[in-house]
Amino acid sequence: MDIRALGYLRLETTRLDAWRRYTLDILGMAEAPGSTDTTLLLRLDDRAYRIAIQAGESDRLLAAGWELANAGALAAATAALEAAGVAVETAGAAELAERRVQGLVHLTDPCGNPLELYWGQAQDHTPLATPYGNRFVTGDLGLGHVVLPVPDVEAALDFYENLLGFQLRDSMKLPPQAVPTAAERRDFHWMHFLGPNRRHHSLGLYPGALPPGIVHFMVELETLDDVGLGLDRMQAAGIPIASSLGRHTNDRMVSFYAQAPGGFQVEYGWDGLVVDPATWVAKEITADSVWGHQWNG
Ligand SMILES: Cc1ccc(O)c(O)c1CC[C@@H]1C(=O)CC[C@]2(C)C(=O)CC[C@@H]12
Ligand SMILES: [Fe+2]
Repeated sequence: MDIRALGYLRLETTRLDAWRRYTLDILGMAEAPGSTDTTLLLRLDDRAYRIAIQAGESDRLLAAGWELANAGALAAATAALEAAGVAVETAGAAELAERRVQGLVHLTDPCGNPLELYWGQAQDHTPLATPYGNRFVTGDLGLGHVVLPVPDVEAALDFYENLLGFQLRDSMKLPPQAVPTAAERRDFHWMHFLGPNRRHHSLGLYPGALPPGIVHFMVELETLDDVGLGLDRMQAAGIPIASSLGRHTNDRMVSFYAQAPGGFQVEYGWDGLVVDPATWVAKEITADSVWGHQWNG
């Protein structure tokens, strides 16, 4: 299946005002045309939007949107999903217009996580005015990465590797205390990192349950100062820092994690590894970070 990138995220929130301040004033994203009082659209680059946050009854992931190259690629993906017995729902004209894409199907992964496969997202050709002059690293690498809760991690890994065609980049053993919601007690639980493109990982699979349906999403900044200035803004706003600044072992990213409105986290990073999928070899990492990343709580 020819998935190219993590294209967008859709979230539901009970606190849209908090998300508005968080994304615009702290993360340094730009409000996109079409944004309303009930759905906040955020621009990070030349796409019409990369994150859509809609007011609702709960705080949860509504969809991780994965981008394909064109209509033929989406048709082939849909056929492969149906052949594998995955229920696929094709979007109608109203939904395509709302998403600003030319083709889209809905599905869920084996753990019930909501996914959308799409092609042909609208671009915004007006200059991007981020509030602090910060720039996000996107392009072929996509929006960033998302970590999804997958209580049945073996089924999820099989689905993303063998059906969606993501490449396994590496895996890490988590101790039981790091996975209090695991489906069964084990000596350790594998966490996996995968990607459909040269970004080290666009997807993390966390082997437990989490009510919002998302563990964290990561956006990558062009400079270390962008990240440091973002950390200063978090602290000035009194946002709890979930993990201090550190550098990951696998994608070498320097990042911190902050609590987001709604029970999950945002990772704000710089200097992520770009890999060559043709020569990549899957590995086990035995530490999450080279330095830093002190988790609070
Ligand atoms: C280990 C790691 C490598 C690259 C990343 O982008 C990344 O987010 C992580 C950390 C993953 C992970 C998490 O998401 C939730 C809390 C976890 C399970 C821990 O307790 C250690 C690693 C953490
Ligand atoms: Fe991450």
